[in-house]
Amino acid sequence: MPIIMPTCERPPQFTTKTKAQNEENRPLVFDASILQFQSNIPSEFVWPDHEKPCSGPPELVIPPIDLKAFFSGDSLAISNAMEQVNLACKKHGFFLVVNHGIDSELVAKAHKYMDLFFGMKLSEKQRAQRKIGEHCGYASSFTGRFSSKLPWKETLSFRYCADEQFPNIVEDYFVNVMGEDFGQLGTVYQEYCEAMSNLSLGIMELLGMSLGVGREHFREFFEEHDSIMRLNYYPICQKPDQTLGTGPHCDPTSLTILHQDHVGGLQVFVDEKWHDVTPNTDAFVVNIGDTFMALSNGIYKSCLHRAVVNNKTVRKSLAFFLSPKMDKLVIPPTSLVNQNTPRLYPDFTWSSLLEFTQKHYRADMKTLFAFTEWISQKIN
Ligand SMILES: C=C1C[C@]23C[C@H]1CC[C@H]2[C@]1(C)CCC[C@@](C)(C(=O)O)[C@H]1[C@@H]3C(=O)O
Ligand SMILES: O=C(O)CCC(=O)C(=O)O
Ligand SMILES: [Fe+2]
Repeated sequence: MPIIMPTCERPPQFTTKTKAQNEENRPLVFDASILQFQSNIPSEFVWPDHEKPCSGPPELVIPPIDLKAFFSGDSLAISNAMEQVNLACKKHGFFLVVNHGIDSELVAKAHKYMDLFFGMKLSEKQRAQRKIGEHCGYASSFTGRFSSKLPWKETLSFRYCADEQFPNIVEDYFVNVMGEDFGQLGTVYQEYCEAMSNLSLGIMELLGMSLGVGREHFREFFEEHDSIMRLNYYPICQKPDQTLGTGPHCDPTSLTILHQDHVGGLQVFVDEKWHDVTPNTDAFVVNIGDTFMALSNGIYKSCLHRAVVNNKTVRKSLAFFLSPKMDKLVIPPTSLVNQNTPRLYPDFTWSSLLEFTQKHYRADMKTLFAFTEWISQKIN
C-alpha cells in the first residue's frame, strides 16, 4: 500500500497547499514502519535549505547543575547553582541538571514503554489519534495539521494536572483511550509525570532565587499546574540531512524537562549557531519556554532549539512541559518591572497562548511575538 501520497482535505490555517498536492485528494499517511525503508523522502518532509541540518555542529558545553547540592542547604552550593542558572537563562535559556533524584529505573521503563507503544501498528496507535485543534493524543508527523516542513517524528501527548481532583489523570487517559491492557503503561507515565512535577517545582525554587524574587514565588505560581507530557519518537530516516525531527522553535510553555536517550539529536541555537547537546542519560535537559520568559519580564530567554534525525537508529525523548493553570494570568513579579526594565509582554493566560499554537499558529522561534501581535489586534 503506497505510504506517502498527496495530502487530503485542507485543515484550517496550517495548510498552504498547492493545487498539485490536492489533485489526487488522497490521504497523506506517515507510516514510519514502512517509510523509513524508502530511499527518498516525500517533498512535504524536505525542509528549506536554510533550515536543513548543518554538518558537524559544535557541542554545547555547559556545566550541569547539581540539584542534590542545591537542596542540601549548603550556602556555597546554593550560590553556585543560582549563578549558573542565572548566566545560562539570561544567555540561551538552557541548562542541565544532575543528581536530580529521579529513579533511573522509572526513566528506563518510560523509554521502554515508548518502544512498545510506537512499535504498534499505525491503526492501533491511531486509536489515540489527536484531533485538529487539540494538543493531546497521537500524531504521526502532523500530516493532518501541516502540509509542508513536516517533522520526521511520531508523538503521543497527554495532560498531567497537579490537582487532587485528577489523582490518576494519566493512568485514566491510557485506559480510557487505549483500553485496560494499557493500564501498566499508564501507571509508568503517571509515576513519571509525578516525578517531573516534583522536579519542576524544585527547579522553580532555584529560578525564583536566581531572579531575586524568593524561593516560593514561582513554586506557588505553578503549584496547581496543568502540564503536558509528550513522548517523541523519531524513526530512522534515509535522508536525515533533508529533514528535521522537530523544527526550530521555542517551547510556548513555561519550563521543559527533557530526557533524551543515548542517540543524540537535540540542538540548541547559541552564539548565532546550532550546537549539539551531547546525550547524558544521567541528566535532564531543562529549558525556559515562552511563558516563563514573559513571567521573568524577558530577563530569562526562551531557548531556541530543534531535533535532527539519523539513518542508523530510532531516537526517543521524553518532554515534560510545565504550564500554569489554564486561567492563571501570566504577570511578572513587580520587582522585575521598573523604569529600566518596563513590561515587555501583555498579561495573558496560558490557555490563550496554547489555543493560539493549536488553532492559529505553528509554534516556532517567534511565537510569543506573533501571539502578542495577535491579541493586540483582537483588542483594537
Ligand atoms: C504547547 C506545545 C505545542 C508543541 C508541544 C508543546 C510545546 C512545544 C510545541 C512544539 C513542539 C514546538 C515546535 C512545533 C510543534 C508543532 C511540534 O513540532 O510538535 C509544537 C507542539 C505542538 O503544537 O503540538
Ligand atoms: O526531541 C528533542 O530532543 C526535542 C523535542 C522538543 O523540542 C519538543 O518536543 O518540544
Ligand atoms: Fe521543544
